[in-house]
Amino acid sequence: MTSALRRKAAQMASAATQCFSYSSLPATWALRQRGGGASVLRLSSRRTFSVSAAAGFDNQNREYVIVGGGNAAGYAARTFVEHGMADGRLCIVSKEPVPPYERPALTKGYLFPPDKKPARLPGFHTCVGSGGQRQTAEWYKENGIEVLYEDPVVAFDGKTQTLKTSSGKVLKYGSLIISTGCEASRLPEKIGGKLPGVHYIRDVADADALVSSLGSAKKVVVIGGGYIGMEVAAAACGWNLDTTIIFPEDHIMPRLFTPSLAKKYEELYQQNGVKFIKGALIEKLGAGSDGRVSSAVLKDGSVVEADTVIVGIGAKPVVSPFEAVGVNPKVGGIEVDSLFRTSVPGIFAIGDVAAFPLKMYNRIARVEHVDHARKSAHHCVETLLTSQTKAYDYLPYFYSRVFEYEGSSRKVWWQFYGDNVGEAVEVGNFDPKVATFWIDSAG
Ligand SMILES: Cc1cc2nc3c(=O)[nH]c(=O)nc-3n(C[C@H](O)[C@H](O)[C@H](O)COP(=O)(O)OP(=O)(O)OC[C@H]3O[C@@H](n4cnc5c(N)ncnc54)[C@H](O)[C@@H]3O)c2cc1C
Ligand SMILES: NC(=O)c1ccc[n+]([C@@H]2O[C@H](COP(=O)([O-])OP(=O)(O)OC[C@H]3O[C@@H](n4cnc5c(N)ncnc54)[C@H](O)[C@@H]3O)[C@@H](O)[C@H]2O)c1
Ligand SMILES: O=C1O[C@H]([C@@H](O)CO)C(O)=C1O
Repeated sequence: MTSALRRKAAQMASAATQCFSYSSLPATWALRQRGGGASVLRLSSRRTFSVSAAAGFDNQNREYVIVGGGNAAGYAARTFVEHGMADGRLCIVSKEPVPPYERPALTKGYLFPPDKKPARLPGFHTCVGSGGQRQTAEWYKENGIEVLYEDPVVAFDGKTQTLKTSSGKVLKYGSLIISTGCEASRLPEKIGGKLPGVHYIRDVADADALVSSLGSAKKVVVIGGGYIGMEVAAAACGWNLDTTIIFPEDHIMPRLFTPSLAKKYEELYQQNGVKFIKGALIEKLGAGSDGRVSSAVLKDGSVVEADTVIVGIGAKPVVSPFEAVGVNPKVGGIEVDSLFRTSVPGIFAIGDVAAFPLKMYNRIARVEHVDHARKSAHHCVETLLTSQTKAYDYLPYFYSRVFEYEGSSRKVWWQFYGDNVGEAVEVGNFDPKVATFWIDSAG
């Protein structure tokens, strides 16, 4: 075992201890070891940072600009403040009307029924999700950070180092961090993907619209058996709604769970009244006489009634208008090196949108989970502001929490570390815990 692998194994062991000591809940995690262990660092000495054009905010010039006001942006802003480099120097250009918040809350606490203390802003602005300070709009003002709200970047010119926003502002940047995240994949409009009562969840506005539908809903159909599907279906149980999950695969969380693990979770959902329709594709969503969604019609012709439909069929990285910076053809997203530098000097990408070298598995990856959003943001800003040249060496970590609302018969929190490759070994019977280890020593 190389020393790097030994270090990772120690990290895993420590993570395992934490997991079992403070959670009495099921845990899922994996360690994948690549034989030989030689990792390739993709550092390019030709990439240098541009020197900022101007300090302070005048009509056009900004020293540091972050595009996207999401999870990663909030953690990046914190790192700028920690280095005393925010005041009068940092500008965040955001599409949303509120400062960065912990997006995971939207399908968890945010969807608790009204009588079960749902989470609402400003309660979950970054960086509270990792135990940090709650960065409200006042925090940004106090720290001299300019935030342009509801004014997405619509055009980019790398040669002149300028951005144009939807309101027509032209911003010249010294250094640029792209943190535009992902957007929800949608069902085509021609099959009912835009009908009233059909929901997608990516931001607070989406979650508000869903909460409003849930208030008068009776029959809920959830399309997709992934993260959103599992979390929203569990939330709908808290509202005592007739809930059906429909997905094309054989079991829930097909990309992550083993069939055995999925079975345990499916049973838990069934005990809460959730129905499953597996191996099914949607032909179309039907509308009632009021124009709202009234059914999901499956490819085999069967019809499932619904007054509220939540679609969770995956997400796509938001690379526009930055395609020219370099999109990875395999995993999508803006390609960066292990310091989050793109192919264009002075331009960085972090969070969901970044295609980065996942050093321990020696491949380029995108990770669409919050721990990476937080850590990539920190690592990138450290690189930008200090002489750090340490390669990002990330141990993938993600989690979910379901049935958390007060009065639920069982709250479940699962966690996953590493990669789910190799032979799966399951320990425990979900009463109350289960752990799955994926063991892969192939090189
Ligand atoms: C509902 C939901 C629940 C989740 N739950 C979990 C969880 O439990 N655990 C977990 O590990 N991960 C979870 N995730 C994933 C996690 O939230 C993301 O990985 C994280 O938000 C990524 O951070 P980001 O900053 O890269 O992207 P985002 O947080 O999506 O931020 C991107 C921001 O950029 C803005 N933007 C896009 N284009 C432009 C533009 N042109 N100009 C200006 N702004 C722009 C967007 O409006 C958005 O505000 C969840 C995601 C969702 C949607
Ligand atoms: N706990 C978490 O980490 C968490 C929670 C919520 C959301 N998210 C993030 O939000 C994003 C969206 O999550 P998601 O659950 O939509 O994506 P996902 O990729 O986890 O799941 C998509 C699911 O949709 C189904 N599907 C795909 N195409 C379909 C189609 N045409 N018709 C019907 N079903 C189809 C499949 O069952 C698949 O499992 C991802 O980036 C995810 O990482 C993460
Ligand atoms: O990471 C997270 O942040 C929020 C919440 O903890 C903020 O208070 C949430 O629900 C997560 O899963």
